Amino acid sequence: MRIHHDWKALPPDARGASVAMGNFDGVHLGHRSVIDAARAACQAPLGVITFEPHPREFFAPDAPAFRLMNAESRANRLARLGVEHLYELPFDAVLAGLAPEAFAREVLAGGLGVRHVTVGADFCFGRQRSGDARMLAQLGRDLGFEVTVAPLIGDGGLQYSSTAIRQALAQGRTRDAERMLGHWHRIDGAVLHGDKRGRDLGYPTANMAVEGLHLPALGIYAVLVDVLTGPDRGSYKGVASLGVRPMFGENRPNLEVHVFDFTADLYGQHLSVALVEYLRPEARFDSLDALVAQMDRDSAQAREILATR
Ligand SMILES: Cc1cc2nc3c(=O)[nH]c(=O)nc-3n(C[C@H](O)[C@H](O)[C@H](O)COP(=O)(O)O)c2cc1C
Ligand SMILES: Nc1ncnc2c1ncn2[C@@H]1O[C@H](COP(=O)(O)OP(=O)(O)OP(=O)(O)O)[C@@H](O)[C@H]1O
Repeated sequence: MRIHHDWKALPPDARGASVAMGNFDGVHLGHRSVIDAARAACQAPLGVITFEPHPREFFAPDAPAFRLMNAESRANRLARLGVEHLYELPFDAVLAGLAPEAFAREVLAGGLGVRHVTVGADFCFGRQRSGDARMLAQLGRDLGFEVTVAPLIGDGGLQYSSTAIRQALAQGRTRDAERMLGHWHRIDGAVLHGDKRGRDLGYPTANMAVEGLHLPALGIYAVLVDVLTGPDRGSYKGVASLGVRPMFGENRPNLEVHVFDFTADLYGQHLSVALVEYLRPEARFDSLDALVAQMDRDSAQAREILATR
């Protein structure tokens, strides 16, 4: 998959794609159906148009982090779906200020020379979200590209959306999030150095930053861990604490992963951690022994939950 960071001066072979358009945060099942429709629409190379930063980050830079994944994880997931061109359009004041007609003419028809555009039925675009899917279809007829409006999908009355997935995760409903995503919610990143306390407790942990990402319910989770780099590459099971460690003062939230039956060094390696089941909130115990006894129970519970995976 090739990633294009602008819509101007694209090489000729990056033009003329059949594209799906939107933010695609989480790459959930609704997003996948739009991408599948773009793939089926015509013989052209498959593309995705998305925006970076996320438009909400541009308009409200101080609002709490809400993204389910960073741009890199989104790109990796889209590549695995067979997307050939990812157009990560820089979302700035110029792009935000384009009226729907100007966006369609300058970016879609002019810059990208799209052959076909697929969006979901609720898609809005252009200055102040004033353009909708019907307007896009009309603009396509005027400007010479085809438009497919994909029906919104969901299950049991619940429409799949990034917003619904964020809500489920914030309430610890990992399995509901999984049903909408079509995969476990994952936190990806490099292993950083922590306070090295875990080792003394008998629970060494690989620590990962969660800055810039939506925070699922703070607490302890049964997790599946993919080690993506280094000599110990592979899939493992474990238990993780997502939170501020109230036993040890005021801390920024992070993710601390204890991989079962694993003793090697993971510093600097890249992990992808799937939150499978929420076990309990973080707590402050009277002693370290009490914390360790609880960690033993957490591990036993996580092993049982993950036994069939
Ligand atoms: C299974 C598990 C359960 C945990 N539960 C708690 C908890 O309830 N309260 C808390 O303050 N920290 C909890 N922690 C976090 C530990 O305090 C933390 O991993 C330990 O301090 C090591 O930190 P370090 O890697 O920064 O050295 C838990 C960690 C794990 C792996
Ligand atoms: N459940 C769904 N079924 C079909 N298409 C969808 C669904 N959800 C989103 N889409 C479409 O997928 C593309 C990307 O979606 P986008 O990320 O903009 O929306 P979203 O998932 O609804 O996010 P949010 O909840 O933040 O609005 C858009 O074209 C959108 O209309």
